[in-house]
Amino acid sequence: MFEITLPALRRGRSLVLQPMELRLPAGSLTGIVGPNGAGKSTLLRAIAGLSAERAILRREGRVLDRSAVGFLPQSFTVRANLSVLDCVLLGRREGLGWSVPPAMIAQARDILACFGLADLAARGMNSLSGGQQQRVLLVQRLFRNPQLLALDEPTSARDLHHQLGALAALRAHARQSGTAVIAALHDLTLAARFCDRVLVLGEGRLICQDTPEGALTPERVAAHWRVTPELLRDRDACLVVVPHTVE
Ligand SMILES: Nc1ncnc2c1ncn2[C@@H]1O[C@H](COP(=O)(O)OP(=O)(O)OP(=O)(O)O)[C@@H](O)[C@H]1O
Repeated sequence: MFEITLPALRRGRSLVLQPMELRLPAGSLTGIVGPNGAGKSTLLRAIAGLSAERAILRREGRVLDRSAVGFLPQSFTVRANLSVLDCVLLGRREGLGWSVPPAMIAQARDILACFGLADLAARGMNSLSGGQQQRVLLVQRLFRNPQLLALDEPTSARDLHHQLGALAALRAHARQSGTAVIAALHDLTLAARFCDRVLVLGEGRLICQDTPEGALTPERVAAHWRVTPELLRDRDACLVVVPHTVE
């Protein structure tokens, strides 16, 4: 179990996030959901050690170093025109020397294949679409083998097929590697379907951390997203959140 203790986070004169304690099971996928401005990005950046106020991360009570955490921001710019394979290998740059061990190249190819990117391995990053770049950068972060991985809207640039594929592969990777993955998501149905736990943020407060069914109640969705929700079950009995506009 990972425990994250966050102090109050201020931006300018505003209190953007109240102090909070999060618990993330190892090998699980946790979704952070909340309306625009709720504080999802601020929270993830603090977990990644990118804000002035430091979050304290513990695993089974032992304080973790920042190097244990991976982070994928909401927006990114790809500057160097590396190949996709080289970009993934850079995820383990501390272990790279003048030559790259063949076993490491094989592992990079394997993880690209797991995420449906094997065909792009030789392509230059600058020749890819935004959604393809986002997929490669996620694989690069996973290749680093972080103990905890914070992802800010990792499916925002993807089509429907790749949203489903990414979340299914992320959940499988978390279970197999023991990594605790925490991801900001806007689609409540996707969060309910793929996440083991859901954190609801509202106006800088942690409203709850629970199972998807426990977190995404009609009252809560109505109060924080300001829509009238219809909660259904799909053919796999997963929760589907259909929003109806409030007049
Ligand atoms: N540098 C900053 N200066 C002042 N206010 C900021 C700054 N960064 C964020 N905020 C404010 O903090 C609040 C939380 O922002 P944050 O980006 O964390 O929200 P979010 O939940 O990720 O939103 P979105 O869903 O739109 O990405 C917002 O009200 C935002 O205006």
